[in-house]
Amino acid sequence: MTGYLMLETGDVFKGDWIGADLQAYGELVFNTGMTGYQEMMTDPSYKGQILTFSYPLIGNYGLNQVDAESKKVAVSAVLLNDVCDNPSHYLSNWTFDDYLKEQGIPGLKNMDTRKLVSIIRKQHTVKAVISKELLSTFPSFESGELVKEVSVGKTEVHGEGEKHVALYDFGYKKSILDALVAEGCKVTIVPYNYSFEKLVALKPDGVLFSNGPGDPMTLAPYFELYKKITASYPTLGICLGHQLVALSYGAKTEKMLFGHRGGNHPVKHLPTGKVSITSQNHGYVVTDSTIDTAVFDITFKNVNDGSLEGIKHKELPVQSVQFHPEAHPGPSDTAFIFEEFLQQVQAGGKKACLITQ
Ligand SMILES: NC(=O)CC[C@H](N)C(=O)O
Repeated sequence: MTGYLMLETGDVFKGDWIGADLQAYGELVFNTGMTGYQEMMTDPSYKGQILTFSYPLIGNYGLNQVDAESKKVAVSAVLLNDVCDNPSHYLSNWTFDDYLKEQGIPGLKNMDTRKLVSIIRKQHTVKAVISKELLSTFPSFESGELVKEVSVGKTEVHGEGEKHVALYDFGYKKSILDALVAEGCKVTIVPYNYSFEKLVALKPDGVLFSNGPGDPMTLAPYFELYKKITASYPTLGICLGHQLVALSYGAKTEKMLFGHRGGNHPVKHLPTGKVSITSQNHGYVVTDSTIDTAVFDITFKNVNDGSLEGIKHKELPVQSVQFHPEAHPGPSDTAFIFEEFLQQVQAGGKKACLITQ
């Protein structure tokens, strides 16, 4: 059955309907990965977005019980060129269409995704709606409180290791939790607004600020809390978590033209000149000229566009990165970021904590 993608720019695209039978809205974004479609769709950072797959064939290895990055699909809808209906993989449980139906997510296939990507690359943010009928006017919609929607309501404990990490959940990917547990950590997942007093009572050795959806400035009421946490515990920030570390210390973020979403983004580690290929998914970036270089060293930059990719506090054990060291999807070349964090947790956790108590 035919369906329509309508953009706020007035462009209308026709495609063939797949997945759930409902209208969906969102900010239009694209990911360039050739594989990893299940991880992308279930990454909570995509909440409120319609995801275009720029790779032309999606679904050929099916969807399974192990690759989801969260319990539910996060994207509002998907746009694809060709969808494979006969997947082949020993772990596969669903075809792409069946998975979308089960998760209540609509999509359009046989789309001109090259054209779509070229539109997204020229616009700052394109809002879009997919519908089975052509709508006479573009509907107005707000994105809502995205982090609140995806963060845990109460704490959860995973793993049994000696080192105890509190994971602030802004919409964490399961692979971040898995990476910490694999390194021998006990992890307590806490809501995004978990108070300092409650955190101290948990007696963690370190804190990780996770990835998450939307504009980091929506969390401005909590910047003071996040700064206090970084001053008290070894801290690692990933993606949204990185933006929050920078913002808490007075830096600014800006909306990128079309963001970085894919599995092949090269970043350069400035102290060594070494380049790593990273997994990325972000539409905002920290403006590098706003970093207080008396307090932070700039550690990583994107090789393609020179944008800021990482900072490290000069004195405190605090580091944050815009890319995804946990990979999934994409390469795990920067897994060393977790090792560095856990060395700091082991070496200085209790000591750093005592400084401020
Ligand atoms: N993956 C993330 O954490 C994304 C961070 C933020 N929502 C952005 O788009 O920039």
